[in-house]
Amino acid sequence: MIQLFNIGKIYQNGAPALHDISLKIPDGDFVYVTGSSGAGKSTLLRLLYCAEKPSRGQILMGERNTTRLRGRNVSYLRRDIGFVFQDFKLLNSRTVLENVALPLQVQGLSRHEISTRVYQMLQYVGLEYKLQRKPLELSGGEQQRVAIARAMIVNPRLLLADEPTGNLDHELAVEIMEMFTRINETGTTVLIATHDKEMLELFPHRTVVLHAGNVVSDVTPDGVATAIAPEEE
Ligand SMILES: Nc1ncnc2c1ncn2[C@@H]1O[C@H](COP(=O)(O)OP(=O)(O)OP(=O)(O)O)[C@@H](O)[C@H]1O
Repeated sequence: MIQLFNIGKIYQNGAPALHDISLKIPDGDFVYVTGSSGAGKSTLLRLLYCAEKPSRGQILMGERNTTRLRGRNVSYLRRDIGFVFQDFKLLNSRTVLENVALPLQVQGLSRHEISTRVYQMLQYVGLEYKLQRKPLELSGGEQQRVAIARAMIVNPRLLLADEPTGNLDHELAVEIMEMFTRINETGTTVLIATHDKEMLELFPHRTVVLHAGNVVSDVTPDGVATAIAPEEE
């Protein structure tokens, strides 16, 4: 279970990004975070990834309070989290295989184990025949699949994806969403920040709507509201 208690975030330049976010995300859930540009979606994901610290409030992941983690403890936490970025963030000078292998090298696994796992993961995303290619030799959808493979190679308990279909045409976006569905079916909690209304309709899941740094609605496809919008000040 991931729990956020009264999370606020003000960036160093004084920009308020999140006001008072409280959320509970059970293990194995599939949740969209949506809302207009600047609503705070990416900030929320970055806080969960410990790429930013909240200005106030607490975040619990399982038993761990991640709010004040530093250094090596952040690296340990990230072993349980995969992050997929809209712009892929692949290393263009490295091959597909090297990109996907990177998180395992950081963990210090043996070369044999790394190559076995990378090959299996690339098979899973259907790219095992392109493992010696460089990212820029691939289509956008293929690059996104490499990014997903890199995020999933550590068997994360939580997969975070920031606008993962934003750069893709309809067919590729559906393909990527089907991949997230399969990943979720294996028990991984999936949290996707997205504007993509079409995907929200095609793949309905619990949807948290942010507006100006607050949760204004939180509903599951059967219409049950799991949080009440905060009252206007
Ligand atoms: N690194 C930063 N430094 C200062 N302010 C930031 C930073 N990142 C985001 N902000 C501000 O925080 C607010 C929330 O931004 P955030 O990127 O989380 O929104 P978003 O909902 O993901 O938007 P978009 O859909 O446009 O990506 C915005 O006002 C933004 O300008």
